[in-house]
Amino acid sequence: MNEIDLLISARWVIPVEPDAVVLENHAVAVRGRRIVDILPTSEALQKYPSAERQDLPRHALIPGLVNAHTHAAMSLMRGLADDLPLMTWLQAHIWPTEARWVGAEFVRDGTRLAIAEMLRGGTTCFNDMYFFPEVTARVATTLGMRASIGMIVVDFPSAWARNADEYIARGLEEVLDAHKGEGLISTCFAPHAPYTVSDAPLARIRNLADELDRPVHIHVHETRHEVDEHVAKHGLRPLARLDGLGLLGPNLVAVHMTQLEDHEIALLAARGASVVHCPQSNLKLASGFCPVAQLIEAGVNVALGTDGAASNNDLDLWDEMRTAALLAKGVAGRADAVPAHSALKMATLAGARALGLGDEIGSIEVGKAADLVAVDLGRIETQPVYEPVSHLVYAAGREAVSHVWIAGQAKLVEGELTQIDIDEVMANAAAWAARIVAADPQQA
Ligand SMILES: CSC[C@H]1O[C@@H](n2cnc3c(O)ncnc32)[C@H](O)[C@@H]1O
Ligand SMILES: [Zn+2]
Repeated sequence: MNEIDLLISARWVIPVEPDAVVLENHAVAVRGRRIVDILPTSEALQKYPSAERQDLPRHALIPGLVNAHTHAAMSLMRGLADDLPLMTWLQAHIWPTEARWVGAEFVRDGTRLAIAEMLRGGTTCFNDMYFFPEVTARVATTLGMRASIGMIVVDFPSAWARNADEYIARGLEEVLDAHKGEGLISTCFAPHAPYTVSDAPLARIRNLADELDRPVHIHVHETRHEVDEHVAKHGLRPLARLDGLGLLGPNLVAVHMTQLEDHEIALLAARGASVVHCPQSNLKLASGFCPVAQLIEAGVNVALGTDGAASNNDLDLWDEMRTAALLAKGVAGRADAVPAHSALKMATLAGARALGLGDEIGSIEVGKAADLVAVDLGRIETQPVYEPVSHLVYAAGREAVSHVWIAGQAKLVEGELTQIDIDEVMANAAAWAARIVAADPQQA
């Protein structure tokens, strides 16, 4: 059957898998939500003569970017507290602001702003950890954004739950049970960190995650201070404690990992855990350096995340890819550490695999969902083009993203969001900032 819904032809199609392949003048055929064919454009025009077409003559077509660690609603706290180390930032600024302001409306408006920013920049899936996750899931569903929604757990009370048992119960009911279908929402467990979640809830999460085969998304080894305090309190490093609790396995999605000893890298590889590297957040909070090249060489799946816009201060995976590639060279002392294709893979397929979505998204392959992004390489800053993947990582930026599709649906066309009233989203963000500043003028 040669009926398709859309034929996207591009100057370059970069499938990401198999590694390093660049298909020149190829087309991707989409039927419903899925990619059904990838072939030379000349053949595609004969095979699908009456298909609706999107011709991208100067563009690279890549898989949608996967942001493997976000706190989407924190976009409303962008620029609220800068130039501070992690614990001062959290304890003196972010947690008090969250305690006062975070509710369902805050999460709704912050998540809308975050999704608008992410879609505009070619991110088609995000892995979120934040209060009121059912609201995040609802906003993502309404806007047609793919998301992995974290069932958060912390030992301290919030407007969402009073204690760890209540966090787990609400997560199971309002996130897991509510999103078991075939839609764009997947779910994971999201205990905040080894220093905010005690053994009993972590052990329960391990059992539930094993039983339900869900990822466990957690901040780990973010700073040296975290590791030192943990050793003083528990007599062992955080990763060793997680291992003792049975959490160190293929479902673990360990975010940050700036403090790693060689034996810990080998352990992560042996257990099949994933790491999410957040280079810009780690640099801005002066948290440390994740040994990305060593991890990848050991066989660990390393994905990329921005963290929240309050610590980054954007949700731009292009910036993150370039920073990851450059920083890895500095950390490893080798210019061939994390070459361009590896950085692109971290931002796509590795993210998908970390979230348990490796069979569904992350590469342009027949049978996968049509989560696709077109990048205009015909702009001044990407001339001339010797090697498109090099430009994607080292020269292009999110402004070059022209088209975005999620599950075959157009979300961005010629740089314009199709489904989001951006004036309304920005007015709501400004209103929240005005409220927060009026209550505490020192925030201004
Ligand atoms: C329980 S909801 C998530 C929780 O995490 C906080 N947070 C945001 N960024 C970071 C980070 O880099 N390290 C640790 N915790 C972070 C956020 O403010 C929420 O309270
Ligand atoms: Zn985080």
